[in-house]
Amino acid sequence: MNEAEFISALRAIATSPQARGLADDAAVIEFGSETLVLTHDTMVESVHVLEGQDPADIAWKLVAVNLSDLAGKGAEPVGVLISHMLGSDDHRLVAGLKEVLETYDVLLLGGDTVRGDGARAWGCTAIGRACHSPVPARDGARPGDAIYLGGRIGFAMLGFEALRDDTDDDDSAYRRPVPQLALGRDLAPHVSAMMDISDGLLLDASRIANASSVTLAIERTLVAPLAPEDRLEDAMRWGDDYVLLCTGPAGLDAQFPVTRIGQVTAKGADPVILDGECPEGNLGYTH
Ligand SMILES: Nc1ncnc2c1ncn2[C@@H]1O[C@H](COP(=O)(O)OP(=O)(O)O)[C@@H](O)[C@H]1O
Ligand SMILES: Cc1ncc(C[n+]2csc(CCOP(=O)(O)OP(=O)(O)O)c2C)c(N)n1
Ligand SMILES: [Mg+2]
Repeated sequence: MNEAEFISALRAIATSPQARGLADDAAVIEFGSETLVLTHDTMVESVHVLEGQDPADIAWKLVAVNLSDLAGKGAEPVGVLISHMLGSDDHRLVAGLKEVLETYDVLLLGGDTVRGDGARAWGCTAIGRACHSPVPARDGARPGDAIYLGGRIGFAMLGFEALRDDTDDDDSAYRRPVPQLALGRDLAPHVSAMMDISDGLLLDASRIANASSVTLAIERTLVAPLAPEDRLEDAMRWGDDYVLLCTGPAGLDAQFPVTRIGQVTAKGADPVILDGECPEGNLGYTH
């Protein structure tokens, strides 16, 4: 089974509305007067981070990618639970964790620690509080909506290449992604659909399209200024960007720091079209 097939099989179990059909960034649970937003992501050595990377950067990325899912729902983080496999330089993991939690004012609530053989893996559950109701989902995009991107793409890819090849180029976008928490909270009341991009713009756009039963028509000339020169095609597919992708009324780009990259159209043959055609090759990263 691949990732998509496995998640499909789980859908038969996760039937509560709070699970949002396992087709969203997070679960949403109304609890007393609050709405809780819950998400979990795992990172694996050699899959998500390079072997031998500073554990302080691993801790940062682990928490940041989970906070990015909360950002996609316009939620404010409350706390996290972390799992860790003991290795070398564990004190650096603690230092990185302290840094990211202090930066985003998030509580460490608990977690788990184990020792094991083989590639190491780290898990994080993040708990947030919704700041706007309804909590933006992936299924609200409608024909006529504009498509917006909340930041640049393809720079984690460059950072990965710099770190892997040990060059002097900037690797911070790969090592230390920045969750767009404030932007997500600002956008939440105005968007029809929103998520964060982790697996690549085109693949994650197809997830909004499929959830909403529409097609997302993206234009290269609008995306190009947000991507590294000469790497646009890779930048739209590599992933690890952790910027917000949303749909909504025209003019959001005048109110917020987002860039319009296309238009939602009625559902066509393909979930995503690029300059009017079905994009070639893989749309993004899949396990
Ligand atoms: N092992 C699992 N058990 C339960 N739910 C899962 C599992 N793996 C993925 N999901 C759910 O499937 C959906 C898609 O997951 P994913 O693509 O990882 O989302 P994201 O990119 O926002 O992290 C989410 O609702 C997630 O909670
Ligand atoms: C060493 C290494 N190789 C390749 C990549 C590229 N990569 C691996 S996983 C991934 C996407 C995000 O991971 P996933 O587990 O799908 O996160 P989620 O969508 O659940 O948030 C990307 C871009 C990487 N980050 N690090
Ligand atoms: Mg995930």
